[in-house]
Amino acid sequence: MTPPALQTQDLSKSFGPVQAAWDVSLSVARGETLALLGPSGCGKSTVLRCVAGLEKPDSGRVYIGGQDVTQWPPEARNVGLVFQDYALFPHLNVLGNVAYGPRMRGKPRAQAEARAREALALARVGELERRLPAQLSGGQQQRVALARALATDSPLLLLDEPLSNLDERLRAELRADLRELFAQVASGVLLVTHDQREALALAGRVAVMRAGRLVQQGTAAEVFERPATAWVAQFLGWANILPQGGGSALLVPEGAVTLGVGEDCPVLARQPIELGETVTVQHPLGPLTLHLSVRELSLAGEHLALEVNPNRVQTVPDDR
Ligand SMILES: Nc1ncnc2c1ncn2[C@@H]1O[C@H](COP(=O)(O)OP(=O)(O)OP(=O)(O)O)[C@@H](O)[C@H]1O
Repeated sequence: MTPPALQTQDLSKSFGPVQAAWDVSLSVARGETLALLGPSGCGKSTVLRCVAGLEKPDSGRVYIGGQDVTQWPPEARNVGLVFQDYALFPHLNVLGNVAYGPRMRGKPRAQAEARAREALALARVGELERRLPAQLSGGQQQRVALARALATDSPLLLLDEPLSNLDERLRAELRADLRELFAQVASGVLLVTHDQREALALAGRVAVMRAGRLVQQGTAAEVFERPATAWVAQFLGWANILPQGGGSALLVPEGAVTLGVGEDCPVLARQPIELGETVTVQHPLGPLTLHLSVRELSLAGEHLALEVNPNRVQTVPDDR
């Protein structure tokens, strides 16, 4: 059996009193994209930096392609990095930047440049090869950084918030390209993000991190549809998390609600949104907030009739 592209085992790292990562164990298969998702400061970058060798863990191990690299320096680990603080070399043009990795791995110049051109084409910036980094837009720089990581032909790519410095339009564009690109490469990809939509759009699997610990791992669909706890649901943007006392909460997905039948619920609040309204009603389970399309709005007056399918309501620990 081929070993996973990456495996971390009980990785822990503290900075003085701050425990940035606690016993983080995760794995990324070849050809798979795992998103490490969590709020700012939860330790995502610390895990990534330990994997890259830029940070030394206090305990735990890192295996890349089945090999224990915990004590290895970054340059020996053979990973492709796209980090915010891992900038392009300012004095090398785009081609030189992207060919640098293959050159360092001993490829003759012509071969290294040929590989760099392939990677630049994959990242859709082939026409920029003669430019210097200072002559590129933010989005172009991100694409070149991506090409540089791809050109290393590493079995593992590490991306730290690759879309964070871009405006909304560029993000959407590069997000779509990244998804296509990840599907084409045989490498494992570990992607750090605090953006749920990005994780859902790009990753097959998601690991949610909170205050240094992994709190849930699974396929993107599993994690988004069945959050393990109330905190995870809240972080993922679930609207209806109803505390039950005794340390538990009910999660009511909007898909569990049928409008126009069942209980007449008093409408408590309405808020216009793009193409509809957010309506909050008093239901026997608790206040429920629902997104109604323009067409569904005709159902809501002072009351809104609705039925909740009990089979789709989940009870989870309330750890908020
Ligand atoms: N070099 C350092 N020295 C001291 N504290 C650090 C250092 N690096 C990280 N930390 C702390 O460790 C914790 C985790 O930081 P980390 O950057 O890993 O989080 P993150 O989830 O990637 O956050 P963000 O999304 O904001 O980048 C934070 O409390 C941070 O302040």
